[in-house]
Amino acid sequence: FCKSLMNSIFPPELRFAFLKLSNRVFKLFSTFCYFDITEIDGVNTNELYNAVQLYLSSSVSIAGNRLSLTRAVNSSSITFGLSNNDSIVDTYNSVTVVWEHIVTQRQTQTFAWRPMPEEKRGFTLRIKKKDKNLVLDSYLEYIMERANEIRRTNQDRLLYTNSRGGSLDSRGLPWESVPFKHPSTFDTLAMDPVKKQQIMDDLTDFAQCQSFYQKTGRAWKRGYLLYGPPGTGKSSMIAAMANHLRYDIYDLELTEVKSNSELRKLLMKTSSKSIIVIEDIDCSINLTNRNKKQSNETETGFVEGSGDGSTITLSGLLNFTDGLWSCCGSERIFVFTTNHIDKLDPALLRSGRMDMHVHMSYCTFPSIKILLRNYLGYEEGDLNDDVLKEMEEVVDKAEITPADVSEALIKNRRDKDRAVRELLEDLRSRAKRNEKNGSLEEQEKMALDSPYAEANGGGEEEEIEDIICKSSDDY
Ligand SMILES: Nc1ncnc2c1ncn2[C@@H]1O[C@H](COP(=O)(O)OP(=O)(O)OP(=O)(O)O)[C@@H](O)[C@H]1O
Ligand SMILES: [Mg+2]
Repeated sequence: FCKSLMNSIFPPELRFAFLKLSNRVFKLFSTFCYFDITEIDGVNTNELYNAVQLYLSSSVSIAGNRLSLTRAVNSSSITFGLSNNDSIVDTYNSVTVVWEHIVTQRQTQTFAWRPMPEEKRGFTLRIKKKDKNLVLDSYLEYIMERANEIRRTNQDRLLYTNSRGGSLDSRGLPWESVPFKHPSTFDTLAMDPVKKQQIMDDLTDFAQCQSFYQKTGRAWKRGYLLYGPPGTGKSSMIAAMANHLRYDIYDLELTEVKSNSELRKLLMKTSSKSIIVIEDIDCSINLTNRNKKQSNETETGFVEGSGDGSTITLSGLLNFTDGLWSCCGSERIFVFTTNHIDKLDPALLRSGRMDMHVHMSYCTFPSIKILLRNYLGYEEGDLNDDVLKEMEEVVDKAEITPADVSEALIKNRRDKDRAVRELLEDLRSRAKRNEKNGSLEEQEKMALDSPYAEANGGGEEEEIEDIICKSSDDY
């Protein structure tokens, strides 16, 4: 009616001007203001659009009559969405806002840098003018946070690796990912229960105490060093940590990293709420004394590499975990593992870098009981007291890894009595052997100290170090 009235009153050349004017008058007297959040901002994807979509999915599922349903790649759950041109009311801090999902057809383009979707999608947020500051101050921030939370709980977590070397994928990322489905949890992990509880509390504390880190001026990150013989559960512990906190894992293959700057770039492309893992850190690069490396750097003008074209250094690694760049994201955990803690530079071990040193030891009596429960379903009272007593007596002397116990139990899991009998025999014979030859640690030490070992390995390292020092002196 208004339109036909306007057409009959105004000549065509004045109509546009009148429309513009009436729009302005309307805006002046309207108590609302509007925010448009389009799916694509210029040529880039608008992160806020995705966040709003996810955020609304949690309230839409209850309120909406007509919903769109999606299931993303790598996701085990279905998300609800607002249908085209539908709206929903949301309340935040007692302020009511209205979200509308607007979908229109995109005009066909003759030329585009990249193909655009056929539909132009966006959300419009309607809010009272007096509440405008609330949106700008905290509502949008809150939406981003909630969306991240929803994404994390809906989506399977990912295991990233940099095994492609320095090359980037089609989205410019140096990491490749697969869904992370490792079943290890703190419940299945065989270790001293007190130590286990300490680690779990430490992790929970870390995840919940953002304000503490803010208040004390510390970057919101924590380092764990897991050390111990092979097969004692270091990798299983990392999986259990990730499952406990629901974090992604970045498994950093240090030997694939060519330089310190590449290491920094990898770090920059990790997301928050993640665990960054370097396994077998003593074997990854030549982490010798930092001062020696630095003197090489200053005197020669470049960093002495390890001979295979890689120029990554200990100080590069230290900066990675602790320098200014290490806090370019937040809520991150660094986990390093090693079989030989004594080979690591003390600079790497200091608090602030590696806050917690966790010794993954050979099986103790409590950990054997956990494995018997996990693999055979035996609870505390199910086993014969004499068997338990003997196990308790010999297990420490036997120095058996949880991996070996697991294997023995898996092998005979259909015949539980046999499984326990064979395990006990194995424990006895290992204990007897160790009593005769000394503990495994002592045996290993003796093997390394022997003249044969010197010639084949132990001495070689020192020789190479000597050569590096000499050559830098020559310079
Ligand atoms: N503490 C443990 N609790 C439960 N299972 C364990 C434990 N330790 C080892 N295992 C079992 O042994 C297998 C190997 O363990 P894992 O890979 O975690 O050892 P690791 O300490 O990382 O060894 P490596 O030093 O060789 O990398 C696991 O798949 C798991 O089944
Ligand atoms: Mg491992």
